[in-house]
Amino acid sequence: MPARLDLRLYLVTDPVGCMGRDLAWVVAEALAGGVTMVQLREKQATTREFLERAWRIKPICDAAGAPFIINDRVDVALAVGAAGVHLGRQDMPYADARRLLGPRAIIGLTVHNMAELEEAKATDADYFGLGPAFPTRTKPDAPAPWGMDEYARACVLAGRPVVAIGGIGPHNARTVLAAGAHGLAVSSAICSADSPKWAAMELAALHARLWPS
Ligand SMILES: Cc1ncc(COP(=O)(O)OP(=O)(O)O)c(N)n1
Ligand SMILES: Cc1ncsc1CCOP(=O)(O)O
Ligand SMILES: [Mg+2]
Repeated sequence: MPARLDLRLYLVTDPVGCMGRDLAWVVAEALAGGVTMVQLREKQATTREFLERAWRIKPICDAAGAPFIINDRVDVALAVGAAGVHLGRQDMPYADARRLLGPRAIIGLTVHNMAELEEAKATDADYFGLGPAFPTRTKPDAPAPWGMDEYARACVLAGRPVVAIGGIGPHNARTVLAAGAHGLAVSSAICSADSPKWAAMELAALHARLWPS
């Protein structure tokens, strides 16, 4: 049975953000702290390195019952049998990815503004990554952050689960959740934390307070 979409606390990995620590250790700690979904994001890796890392991280996610998502690369997702992909504006178009991955795969799309939201809504993508919510150093090519009023409108108009991404940490997680985001997608606040486990626990607790299950 494939792992189901659970956006509450979505770890987006960053090998630089791990600051020399083993990615598998960071992911395992984050999952132990309450991360519900993991995206392997490798912007510098060769295809072979990306695959090697995916083969290492996938069993850790499988053991925790957390969907394992691949950033950008449908071929890598297919090769390792990942739960799905996250696609942005430069990546494979949604319809092609859906055809290749099939109806059960989780496919997420990036949404930067209202115009992109309208386009994305024409698909049956499983979720939208709405960002950047705040300034971020992890993605230097990201556009300017959303304003929170428009962000709140976008969460309503999306008509499906939305995960907030970009500069999210314990100091501002409440703001995006109060605006209507269903989940928190987090990179540096977990990958670079002294304890990825404690960082995840803090964010998971914040989420639980605003979206009690
Ligand atoms: C959950 C989530 N949301 C947005 C993004 C950004 O994707 P993209 O715009 O394709 O940029 P890169 O991550 O590929 O640099 C994401 N990865 N995850
Ligand atoms: C991949 C991505 N897309 C928009 S912002 C971002 C980076 C998020 O990283 P951080 O949580 O460290 O700001
Ligand atoms: Mg991308």
